[in-house]
Amino acid sequence: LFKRRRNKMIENAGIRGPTPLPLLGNLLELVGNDTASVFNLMENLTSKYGKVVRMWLGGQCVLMIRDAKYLEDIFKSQQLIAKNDLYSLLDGWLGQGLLLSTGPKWFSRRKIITPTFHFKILEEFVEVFDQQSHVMVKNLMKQADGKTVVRMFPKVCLMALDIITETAMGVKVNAQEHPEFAYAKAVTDTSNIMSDRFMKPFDRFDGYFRIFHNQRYRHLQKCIKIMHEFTDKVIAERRDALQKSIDNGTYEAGSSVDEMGIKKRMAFLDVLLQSTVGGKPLTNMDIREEVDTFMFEGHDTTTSGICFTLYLLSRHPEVQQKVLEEIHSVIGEDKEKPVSMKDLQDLKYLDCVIKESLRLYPPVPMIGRVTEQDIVINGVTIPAKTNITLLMYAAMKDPDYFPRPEEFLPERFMDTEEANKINPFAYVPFSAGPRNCIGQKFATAEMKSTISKMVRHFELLPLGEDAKPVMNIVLRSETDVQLGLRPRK
Ligand code: HEM
Repeated sequence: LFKRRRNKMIENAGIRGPTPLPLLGNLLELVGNDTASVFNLMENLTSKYGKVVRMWLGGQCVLMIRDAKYLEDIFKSQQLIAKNDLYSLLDGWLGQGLLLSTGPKWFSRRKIITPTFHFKILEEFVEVFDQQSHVMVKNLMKQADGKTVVRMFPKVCLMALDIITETAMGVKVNAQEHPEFAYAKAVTDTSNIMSDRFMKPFDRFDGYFRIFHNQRYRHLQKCIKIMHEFTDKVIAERRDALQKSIDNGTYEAGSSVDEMGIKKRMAFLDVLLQSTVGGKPLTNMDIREEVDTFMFEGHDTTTSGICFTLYLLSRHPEVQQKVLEEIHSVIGEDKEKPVSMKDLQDLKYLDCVIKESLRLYPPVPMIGRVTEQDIVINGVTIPAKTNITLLMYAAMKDPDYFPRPEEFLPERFMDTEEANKINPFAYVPFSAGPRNCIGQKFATAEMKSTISKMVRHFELLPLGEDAKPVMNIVLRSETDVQLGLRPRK
């Protein structure tokens, strides 16, 4: 009865989809698809049934949406903030941190975490971006002969991991120099296993995964244990240091000092240690959930964004030249000069390049929500317990909003009338509304810093195979991101 009511409501809303079979629904539509072909599947379904498609996956009703008008209502909604079942895969590692939590818990956490990304705090991180991208450039020099095909994902991933560990926890793990270090390896292995499971419907069930992939299951549990123990240890040490500074009178709200009482850069973790909810400080467990969430959200996503931007620059030398000229005029020609936040803000053309890259290759290509009660979206009523998949990858290539959607045209974001016309709900790489990406400014600064560093040191060459986007939890490429490097004089 419930299913029939739901079907009726969706039909009344004018939403169509393939005819479901008894019990199976439209599961057969998914058979034979993999992480690469999933984008074609979405494209085919939406061109056949419209920008909103209804699917039945067994007994579960799913709406796949690429229509900016629907996206606007969903993103703006204060009611439609609960994540769907798919996210529960991440539960073992992230607990109920900001990404996964909902309701009052999410609301209170979001409120205290927002100031963590204050401009003053981000400004201090620019030095970390600069130092870690310097290590990457130094390591890449060995392959920069203008002929070797370099695979960028693993290199950028370790750099992004170094950056997020230092900024989120205030500790250096030197993953670029020691990728075998247990914590760094546990983070990369966990991200890889999770991504893999995400795309294999049966593997998503813990029971199934435990029985049929027992070795991987045990490895995942071991990695999660390593990560939790590491985060716990860092939190305990930094709480101790904070307490000591209070005891010996060197404490100053909003600052962090080492054992000698010397002021040092605040990590996100230090800000959380000094935060309170209803007058009470956060427990170590509360802080661990949030730090782990930053660790997950804050390195794979930026890796993807940086890699695809470098790839596009290598394939568009005229754009790369303009980026280089802008860097010379804003930062100067001295390749070793450290950059400031002001420099990064002044790289306006690079900003457009990154925006256009995130449009073509959004690191988070889809997100999921679930309706907790009947809800009106774009003038139609969507029933409770409907899974919603927001197809950002497809929405950002909608020709109704982006003329010549498949082309790499950074100019479309320049401060012109055309750019001002871009519908903010059609361009959503960082999501939008109350549950948007809290790390957007951090991510943009990190990408600008590391990409400009690469362009200052290397000419990026169009070597190797083309990128083939695949849907893992974040967007990756089946062929990695391949390019060549030639040191600049
Ligand atoms: C290019 C890089 C990034 C992209 C494209 C990106 C994109 C996104 C998107 C689309 C969401 C919404 C996810 C959803 O609703 O399920 C999100 C949420 C989030 N992001 Fe990012 N992100 C990036 C980098 C970062 C960084 C560097 C951090 C932290 C340092 C971060 C922390 C978060 C957190 C904590 C959330 C959950 C926010 C909430 O639900 O209140 N992200 N991000």
